[in-house]
Amino acid sequence: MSVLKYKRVLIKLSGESLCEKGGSGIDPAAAKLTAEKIKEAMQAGSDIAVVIGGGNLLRGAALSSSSDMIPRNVADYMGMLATVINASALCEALKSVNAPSAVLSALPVKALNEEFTAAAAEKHFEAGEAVILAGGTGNPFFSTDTCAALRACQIRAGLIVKATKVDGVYTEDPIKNSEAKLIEKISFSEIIANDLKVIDHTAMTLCRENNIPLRVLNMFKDGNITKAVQGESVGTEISA
Ligand SMILES: Nc1ncnc2c1ncn2[C@@H]1O[C@H](COP(=O)(O)OP(=O)(O)O)[C@@H](O)[C@H]1O
Ligand SMILES: O=c1ccn([C@@H]2O[C@H](COP(=O)(O)OP(=O)(O)O)[C@@H](O)[C@H]2O)c(=O)[nH]1
Repeated sequence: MSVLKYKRVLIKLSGESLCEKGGSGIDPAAAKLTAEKIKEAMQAGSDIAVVIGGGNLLRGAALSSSSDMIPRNVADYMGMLATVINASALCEALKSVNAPSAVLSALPVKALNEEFTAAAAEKHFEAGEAVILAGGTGNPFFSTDTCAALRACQIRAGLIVKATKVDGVYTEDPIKNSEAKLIEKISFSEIIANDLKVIDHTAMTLCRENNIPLRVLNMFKDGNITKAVQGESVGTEISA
């Protein structure tokens, strides 16, 4: 049997992994495709945790800035609840492809999930389940990227994979500038110093302090997530 590069990997999945490309809401077919990718990554042998975003349903900053009605504090709780909805969708999608999983939430909903603790996560890893982490950090003014960094520290993950809509970190936003160049390897400090927006800078600081490497890759390309979990170079590596 081959030796695992990482005993445990945390995958940060964009909320948009659960809807049609460029769309919103939850599309069962898209959720199933994403579940197949997580199942494939689980079969590579590492323990898999998934932090799911909520951007397909609601982003707090965008909602609160669109009018004076909903303050950011409330809008962010709404965003965190969106991740709880997504976690249930992902859990059911994993069930439909025969991949066992459990949802642990920072904002627990009794009928659907358990409260997140590192010890509860450990119990589910031991049972061979993917652990879906819902509700973000449980605090407004944070993002699910920062939640991924925080939870990776708590569960002692050896790698974070940010599975997103672009191929990795570019010199500039590739959606806005088609001339932007893909970067193969970059440090946490360079992401912050160059103000690259692909990932939240609070997450970068936490990863740097705790020396947890990260890979940013395109979630729509088959095999990408599994390759990263197996330690292959795909997308962009962010490290110290
Ligand atoms: N330097 C950059 N490199 C790559 N993507 C960037 C960069 N700057 C901005 N982006 C944008 O960041 C987006 C990913 O961040 P975000 O929308 O928060 O993703 P997610 O929903 O996966 O958390 C990409 O779709 C891209 O348009
Ligand atoms: O710890 C957290 C994580 C998330 N959110 C809220 O939940 C929304 C959805 O998360 P995110 O935007 O990170 O989702 P993604 O872009 O990854 O789909 C955010 O916009 C925030 O409003 C929050 O307040 N605290």
